[in-house]
Amino acid sequence: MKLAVMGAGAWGTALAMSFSRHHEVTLWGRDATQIAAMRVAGENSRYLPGLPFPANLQLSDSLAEATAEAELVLIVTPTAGLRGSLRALTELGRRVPVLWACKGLEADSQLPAHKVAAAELPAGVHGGSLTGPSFAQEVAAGLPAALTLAAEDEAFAREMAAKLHSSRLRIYSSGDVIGAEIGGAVKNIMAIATGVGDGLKLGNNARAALITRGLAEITRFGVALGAKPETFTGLSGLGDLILTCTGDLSRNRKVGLLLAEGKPLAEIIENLGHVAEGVNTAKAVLGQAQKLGVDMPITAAVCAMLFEDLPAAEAIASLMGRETKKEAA
Ligand SMILES: NC(=O)C1=CN([C@@H]2O[C@H](COP(=O)(O)OP(=O)(O)OC[C@H]3O[C@@H](n4cnc5c(N)ncnc54)[C@H](O)[C@@H]3O)[C@@H](O)[C@H]2O)C=CC1
Ligand SMILES: O=C(CO)COP(=O)(O)O
Repeated sequence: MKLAVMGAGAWGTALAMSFSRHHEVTLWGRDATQIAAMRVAGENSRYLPGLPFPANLQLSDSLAEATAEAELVLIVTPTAGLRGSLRALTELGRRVPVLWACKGLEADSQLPAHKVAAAELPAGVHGGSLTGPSFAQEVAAGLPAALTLAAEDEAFAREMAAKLHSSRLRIYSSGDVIGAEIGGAVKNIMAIATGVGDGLKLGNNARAALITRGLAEITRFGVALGAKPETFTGLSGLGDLILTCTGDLSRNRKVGLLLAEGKPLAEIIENLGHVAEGVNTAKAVLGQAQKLGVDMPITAAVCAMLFEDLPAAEAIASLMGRETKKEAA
Protein backbone atom coordinates (compact mmCIF):
# COMPACT_ATOMS: atom_id res chain seq x y z
CA MET A 1 0.00 0.00 0.00
CA LYS A 2 1.14 3.61 -0.61
CA LEU A 3 1.06 5.59 2.63
CA ALA A 4 1.64 9.25 3.43
CA VAL A 5 2.50 10.17 7.03
CA MET A 6 1.83 13.78 8.04
CA GLY A 7 4.00 15.05 10.90
CA ALA A 8 7.73 14.37 11.22
CA GLY A 9 8.00 14.44 15.01
CA ALA A 10 8.91 11.39 17.09
CA TRP A 11 5.77 9.35 16.49
CA GLY A 12 5.20 10.23 12.80
CA THR A 13 8.80 9.30 12.06
CA ALA A 14 8.62 6.04 14.04
CA LEU A 15 5.39 4.94 12.32
CA ALA A 16 6.76 5.87 8.89
CA MET A 17 9.93 3.85 9.60
CA SER A 18 7.98 0.84 10.83
CA PHE A 19 5.38 0.79 8.04
CA SER A 20 8.06 1.23 5.37
CA ARG A 21 9.10 -2.40 6.04
CA HIS A 22 5.94 -3.56 4.25
CA HIS A 23 4.58 -0.48 2.42
CA GLU A 24 5.70 2.44 0.23
CA VAL A 25 5.82 5.30 2.73
CA THR A 26 6.40 9.03 2.31
CA LEU A 27 6.98 11.02 5.50
CA TRP A 28 5.88 14.64 5.19
CA GLY A 29 7.07 17.41 7.52
CA ARG A 30 6.08 21.07 7.40
CA ASP A 31 9.62 22.30 8.07
CA ALA A 32 11.65 22.14 4.83
CA THR A 33 14.93 22.71 6.67
CA GLN A 34 14.26 19.78 9.00
CA ILE A 35 13.32 17.50 6.08
CA ALA A 36 16.54 18.48 4.26
CA ALA A 37 18.57 17.75 7.41
CA MET A 38 16.86 14.36 7.78
CA ARG A 39 17.77 13.52 4.15
CA VAL A 40 21.42 14.32 4.76
CA ALA A 41 21.62 12.52 8.13
CA GLY A 42 19.53 9.47 7.11
CA GLU A 43 17.75 9.79 10.46
CA ASN A 44 15.56 12.22 12.39
CA SER A 45 18.35 13.66 14.53
CA ARG A 46 16.07 16.09 16.35
CA TYR A 47 13.34 13.69 17.49
CA LEU A 48 14.83 10.17 17.18
CA PRO A 49 18.62 10.48 17.17
CA GLY A 50 20.69 7.38 16.43
CA LEU A 51 17.91 5.45 14.67
CA PRO A 52 18.73 5.20 10.93
CA PHE A 53 15.94 5.29 8.32
CA PRO A 54 15.16 2.22 6.21
CA ALA A 55 16.53 2.75 2.68
CA ASN A 56 13.09 2.90 1.03
CA LEU A 57 11.56 5.61 3.28
CA GLN A 58 10.74 8.71 1.20
CA LEU A 59 10.82 12.21 2.72
CA SER A 60 8.98 15.29 1.46
CA ASP A 61 8.23 18.86 2.52
CA SER A 62 5.45 19.13 -0.10
CA LEU A 63 2.09 17.81 1.09
CA ALA A 64 0.80 17.75 -2.50
CA GLU A 65 3.72 15.54 -3.55
CA ALA A 66 3.60 13.31 -0.45
CA THR A 67 -0.11 12.57 -0.78
CA ALA A 68 -0.43 12.53 -4.60
CA GLU A 69 -0.61 8.74 -4.91
CA ALA A 70 -1.37 7.83 -1.29
CA GLU A 71 -4.00 5.15 -0.68
CA LEU A 72 -4.00 5.98 3.05
CA VAL A 73 -2.95 9.10 4.97
CA LEU A 74 -1.81 8.94 8.62
CA ILE A 75 -2.02 12.22 10.53
CA VAL A 76 0.57 12.16 13.31
CA THR A 77 0.72 15.79 14.38
CA PRO A 78 -0.22 16.80 17.92
CA THR A 79 -4.01 17.07 18.44
CA ALA A 80 -3.71 20.83 17.93
CA GLY A 81 -2.72 20.20 14.31
CA LEU A 82 -5.41 17.63 13.45
CA ARG A 83 -8.14 19.96 12.17
CA GLY A 84 -5.69 21.97 10.04
CA SER A 85 -4.19 18.78 8.62
CA LEU A 86 -7.64 17.44 7.63
CA ARG A 87 -8.48 20.78 5.99
CA ALA A 88 -5.19 20.77 4.06
CA LEU A 89 -6.03 17.32 2.67
CA THR A 90 -9.51 18.46 1.64
CA GLU A 91 -8.08 21.55 -0.06
CA LEU A 92 -5.80 19.26 -2.09
CA GLY A 93 -8.87 17.23 -3.11
CA ARG A 94 -7.66 14.04 -1.41
CA ARG A 95 -10.48 11.56 -0.80
CA VAL A 96 -8.54 8.60 0.60
CA PRO A 97 -9.00 7.02 4.06
CA VAL A 98 -7.34 8.83 6.94
CA LEU A 99 -6.05 7.52 10.28
CA TRP A 100 -4.96 9.81 13.10
CA ALA A 101 -2.56 8.91 15.92
CA CYS A 102 -2.84 11.97 18.14
CA LYS A 103 -3.88 11.42 21.77
CA GLY A 104 -5.80 14.31 23.16
CA LEU A 105 -8.99 16.36 23.19
CA GLU A 106 -9.01 19.49 21.00
CA ALA A 107 -8.39 22.44 23.34
CA ASP A 108 -11.12 24.90 22.26
CA SER A 109 -13.91 22.52 21.25
CA GLN A 110 -13.04 19.87 23.91
CA LEU A 111 -13.82 17.30 21.18
CA PRO A 112 -12.14 13.90 20.76
CA ALA A 113 -10.31 13.38 17.46
CA HIS A 114 -13.00 11.40 15.66
CA LYS A 115 -15.53 14.20 16.23
CA VAL A 116 -13.06 16.71 14.77
CA ALA A 117 -12.59 14.36 11.80
CA ALA A 118 -16.35 13.90 11.38
CA ALA A 119 -16.68 17.67 11.06
CA GLU A 120 -13.80 18.03 8.59
CA LEU A 121 -13.68 14.89 6.41
CA PRO A 122 -15.68 15.00 3.17
CA ALA A 123 -18.79 12.76 3.23
CA GLY A 124 -17.98 9.14 2.48
CA VAL A 125 -14.27 9.34 3.40
CA HIS A 126 -13.36 6.79 6.07
CA GLY A 127 -11.37 7.66 9.18
CA GLY A 128 -10.09 5.95 12.31
CA SER A 129 -7.82 6.25 15.31
CA LEU A 130 -4.51 4.40 15.69
CA THR A 131 -3.64 4.27 19.37
CA GLY A 132 -2.22 2.05 22.14
CA PRO A 133 0.97 1.58 24.17
CA SER A 134 3.86 2.58 21.92
CA PHE A 135 6.89 4.69 22.70
CA ALA A 136 8.26 6.09 19.43
CA GLN A 137 11.89 5.22 20.22
CA GLU A 138 11.07 1.52 20.70
CA VAL A 139 8.92 1.26 17.55
CA ALA A 140 11.59 3.06 15.49
CA ALA A 141 14.18 0.61 16.83
CA GLY A 142 12.05 -2.28 15.54
CA LEU A 143 11.02 -3.60 18.96
CA PRO A 144 7.58 -5.27 19.14
CA ALA A 145 4.41 -3.35 20.03
CA ALA A 146 0.65 -3.86 19.78
CA LEU A 147 -1.82 -1.13 18.81
CA THR A 148 -5.57 -0.64 18.45
CA LEU A 149 -7.09 0.68 15.23
CA ALA A 150 -10.56 1.94 16.10
CA ALA A 151 -13.25 3.30 13.80
CA GLU A 152 -16.99 3.80 13.95
CA ASP A 153 -17.19 1.63 10.86
CA GLU A 154 -15.81 -1.59 12.33
CA ALA A 155 -15.44 -3.25 8.91
CA PHE A 156 -13.11 -0.41 7.89
CA ALA A 157 -11.13 -0.83 11.13
CA ARG A 158 -10.77 -4.56 10.43
CA GLU A 159 -9.70 -3.99 6.82
CA MET A 160 -7.07 -1.38 7.73
CA ALA A 161 -5.76 -3.39 10.70
CA ALA A 162 -5.29 -6.41 8.42
CA LYS A 163 -3.37 -4.30 5.88
CA LEU A 164 -1.09 -2.62 8.45
CA HIS A 165 -0.58 -5.55 10.84
CA SER A 166 2.89 -7.11 11.04
CA SER A 167 4.74 -9.30 13.51
CA ARG A 168 6.57 -6.30 15.01
CA LEU A 169 3.62 -3.90 14.96
CA ARG A 170 0.59 -6.01 15.80
CA ILE A 171 -2.67 -4.16 15.11
CA TYR A 172 -6.00 -5.10 16.68
CA SER A 173 -9.27 -3.61 15.40
CA SER A 174 -12.09 -2.07 17.44
CA GLY A 175 -15.45 -0.46 16.74
CA ASP A 176 -15.32 1.59 19.97
CA VAL A 177 -13.59 4.71 18.71
CA ILE A 178 -14.71 6.95 21.59
CA GLY A 179 -13.43 4.40 24.13
CA ALA A 180 -10.09 4.01 22.35
CA GLU A 181 -9.61 7.77 22.05
CA ILE A 182 -10.59 8.59 25.63
CA GLY A 183 -8.19 5.91 26.93
CA GLY A 184 -5.34 7.38 24.86
CA ALA A 185 -6.11 10.99 25.78
CA VAL A 186 -6.82 10.74 29.50
CA LYS A 187 -3.92 8.39 30.35
CA ASN A 188 -1.65 11.37 29.62
CA ILE A 189 -3.23 13.22 32.56
CA MET A 190 -2.71 10.18 34.79
CA ALA A 191 0.93 9.99 33.67
CA ILE A 192 1.44 13.59 34.84
CA ALA A 193 -0.12 12.66 38.21
CA THR A 194 2.03 9.52 38.55
CA GLY A 195 5.14 11.50 37.64
CA VAL A 196 4.30 13.92 40.44
CA GLY A 197 3.82 11.04 42.93
CA ASP A 198 7.10 9.41 41.89
CA GLY A 199 8.90 12.78 41.96
CA LEU A 200 7.70 13.26 45.53
CA LYS A 201 8.99 9.74 46.34
CA LEU A 202 5.59 8.49 47.49
CA GLY A 203 6.57 4.89 46.69
CA ASN A 204 5.36 1.96 44.61
CA ASN A 205 2.15 1.49 46.59
CA ALA A 206 1.05 5.04 45.86
CA ARG A 207 1.90 4.59 42.18
CA ALA A 208 -0.26 1.46 41.92
CA ALA A 209 -3.10 3.29 43.69
CA LEU A 210 -2.88 6.26 41.31
CA ILE A 211 -2.88 4.03 38.23
CA THR A 212 -5.85 1.99 39.47
CA ARG A 213 -7.94 4.96 40.56
CA GLY A 214 -6.86 6.67 37.33
CA LEU A 215 -8.30 3.78 35.35
CA ALA A 216 -11.57 4.09 37.29
CA GLU A 217 -11.65 7.81 36.50
CA ILE A 218 -10.91 7.27 32.79
CA THR A 219 -13.61 4.58 32.59
CA ARG A 220 -16.26 6.76 34.31
CA PHE A 221 -15.55 9.59 31.90
CA GLY A 222 -15.45 7.38 28.80
CA VAL A 223 -18.65 5.51 29.66
CA ALA A 224 -20.44 8.85 30.20
CA LEU A 225 -19.41 9.73 26.63
CA GLY A 226 -20.79 6.44 25.26
CA ALA A 227 -17.70 4.16 25.40
CA LYS A 228 -17.85 0.46 26.22
CA PRO A 229 -16.39 -0.26 29.70
CA GLU A 230 -14.36 -3.26 28.44
CA THR A 231 -12.39 -1.05 26.03
CA PHE A 232 -10.60 0.46 29.04
CA THR A 233 -8.99 -2.86 29.97
CA GLY A 234 -7.54 -3.18 26.46
CA LEU A 235 -4.42 -1.84 24.75
CA SER A 236 -5.78 1.69 24.29
CA GLY A 237 -6.85 1.85 27.97
CA LEU A 238 -4.98 -0.08 30.64
CA GLY A 239 -2.15 -0.95 28.24
CA ASP A 240 -1.28 2.65 27.44
CA LEU A 241 -2.00 3.79 31.01
CA ILE A 242 0.57 1.35 32.44
CA LEU A 243 3.16 2.25 29.81
CA THR A 244 2.86 6.00 30.16
CA CYS A 245 2.58 6.08 33.95
CA THR A 246 5.61 3.83 34.50
CA GLY A 247 7.88 4.32 31.47
CA ASP A 248 10.55 6.99 31.73
CA LEU A 249 10.34 7.63 27.96
CA SER A 250 6.97 9.33 28.58
CA ARG A 251 6.95 13.11 28.12
CA ASN A 252 3.78 13.46 30.22
CA ARG A 253 5.33 11.52 33.11
CA LYS A 254 8.37 13.81 32.76
CA VAL A 255 6.12 16.88 33.16
CA GLY A 256 4.90 15.40 36.46
CA LEU A 257 8.41 14.61 37.69
CA LEU A 258 9.46 18.22 37.00
CA LEU A 259 6.32 19.67 38.62
CA ALA A 260 7.27 17.72 41.75
CA GLU A 261 10.64 19.50 41.69
CA GLY A 262 8.73 22.79 41.76
CA LYS A 263 9.62 23.80 38.18
CA PRO A 264 7.16 26.26 36.57
CA LEU A 265 5.01 24.84 33.75
CA ALA A 266 6.20 27.38 31.14
CA GLU A 267 9.83 26.36 31.76
CA ILE A 268 8.97 22.64 31.64
CA ILE A 269 7.19 23.01 28.28
CA GLU A 270 9.96 25.15 26.82
CA ASN A 271 12.64 22.60 27.69
CA LEU A 272 10.70 19.44 26.83
CA GLY A 273 11.32 19.69 23.05
CA HIS A 274 8.20 17.58 22.38
CA VAL A 275 4.47 17.90 22.88
CA ALA A 276 2.99 16.69 26.22
CA GLU A 277 -0.68 16.31 25.28
CA GLY A 278 -1.81 15.86 28.90
CA VAL A 279 -1.37 19.58 29.58
CA ASN A 280 -4.02 20.88 27.12
CA THR A 281 -6.12 17.76 27.49
CA ALA A 282 -6.39 18.07 31.30
CA LYS A 283 -8.23 21.38 30.92
CA ALA A 284 -10.51 20.07 28.15
CA VAL A 285 -11.34 16.85 30.05
CA LEU A 286 -12.13 18.70 33.27
CA GLY A 287 -14.40 21.07 31.34
CA GLN A 288 -16.26 18.14 29.73
CA ALA A 289 -16.43 16.19 33.02
CA GLN A 290 -18.01 19.16 34.79
CA LYS A 291 -20.63 19.44 32.03
CA LEU A 292 -21.35 15.70 32.28
CA GLY A 293 -21.34 15.63 36.10
CA VAL A 294 -18.49 13.06 36.21
CA ASP A 295 -16.23 13.14 39.29
CA MET A 296 -12.56 13.33 38.18
CA PRO A 297 -10.48 14.12 41.29
CA ILE A 298 -7.07 13.20 39.81
CA THR A 299 -7.71 15.32 36.71
CA ALA A 300 -8.86 18.20 38.92
CA ALA A 301 -5.67 17.93 41.02
CA VAL A 302 -3.51 17.90 37.87
CA CYS A 303 -5.32 21.00 36.56
CA ALA A 304 -4.78 22.78 39.88
CA MET A 305 -1.02 22.07 39.67
CA LEU A 306 -0.78 23.04 36.00
CA PHE A 307 -2.96 26.13 35.89
CA GLU A 308 -3.42 27.41 39.45
CA ASP A 309 0.16 26.96 40.71
CA LEU A 310 -0.97 24.53 43.44
CA PRO A 311 2.26 23.00 44.83
CA ALA A 312 2.61 19.29 44.01
CA ALA A 313 2.63 18.17 47.67
CA GLU A 314 -0.62 20.07 48.35
CA ALA A 315 -2.31 18.57 45.29
CA ILE A 316 -1.42 15.07 46.46
CA ALA A 317 -2.58 15.91 50.01
CA SER A 318 -5.95 17.02 48.61
CA LEU A 319 -6.33 13.63 46.89
CA MET A 320 -5.35 11.72 50.04
CA GLY A 321 -7.73 13.79 52.18
CA ARG A 322 -10.85 12.70 50.28
CA GLU A 323 -13.58 10.82 52.17
CA THR A 324 -13.56 7.02 51.91
CA LYS A 325 -16.15 5.45 49.62
CA LYS A 326 -17.14 2.10 48.09
CA GLU A 327 -14.47 0.90 45.65
CA ALA A 328 -16.20 0.89 42.29
CA ALA A 329 -15.55 2.29 38.84
N1 LIG B 1 6.01 9.94 20.81
C1 LIG B 1 5.30 8.86 21.10
O1 LIG B 1 5.86 7.88 21.64
C2 LIG B 1 3.84 8.79 20.78
C3 LIG B 1 3.09 9.90 20.47
N2 LIG B 1 1.76 9.81 20.19
C4 LIG B 1 0.96 10.97 19.85
O2 LIG B 1 1.32 11.43 18.55
C5 LIG B 1 1.13 12.85 18.47
C6 LIG B 1 2.43 13.48 17.97
O3 LIG B 1 3.41 13.22 18.97
P1 LIG B 1 4.98 13.26 18.69
O4 LIG B 1 5.29 12.98 17.29
O5 LIG B 1 5.60 12.41 19.72
O6 LIG B 1 5.27 14.79 19.02
P2 LIG B 1 6.64 15.59 18.83
O7 LIG B 1 6.58 16.73 19.76
O8 LIG B 1 7.79 14.66 18.87
O9 LIG B 1 6.54 16.12 17.33
C7 LIG B 1 5.42 16.85 16.88
C8 LIG B 1 5.65 17.13 15.39
O10 LIG B 1 4.44 17.62 14.83
C9 LIG B 1 4.76 18.78 14.07
N3 LIG B 1 3.57 19.61 14.04
C10 LIG B 1 3.01 20.28 15.07
N4 LIG B 1 1.89 20.91 14.65
C11 LIG B 1 1.76 20.59 13.33
C12 LIG B 1 0.85 20.95 12.32
N5 LIG B 1 -0.18 21.75 12.59
N6 LIG B 1 1.02 20.45 11.07
C13 LIG B 1 2.09 19.65 10.81
N7 LIG B 1 3.00 19.28 11.71
C14 LIG B 1 2.84 19.75 12.95
C15 LIG B 1 5.95 19.40 14.77
O11 LIG B 1 6.65 20.26 13.89
C16 LIG B 1 6.73 18.17 15.14
O12 LIG B 1 7.51 17.75 14.04
C17 LIG B 1 0.72 13.31 19.87
O13 LIG B 1 -0.67 13.45 19.90
C18 LIG B 1 1.15 12.17 20.78
O14 LIG B 1 0.34 12.05 21.94
C19 LIG B 1 1.13 8.61 20.18
C20 LIG B 1 1.83 7.44 20.47
C21 LIG B 1 3.23 7.45 20.80
O1 LIG C 1 1.45 7.82 24.04
C1 LIG C 1 2.56 7.45 24.30
C2 LIG C 1 2.91 6.03 24.44
O2 LIG C 1 1.87 5.19 24.07
C3 LIG C 1 3.63 8.44 24.53
O3 LIG C 1 3.43 9.05 25.75
P1 LIG C 1 4.04 10.49 26.01
O4 LIG C 1 3.36 11.43 25.05
O5 LIG C 1 3.76 10.79 27.44
O6 LIG C 1 5.51 10.39 25.74
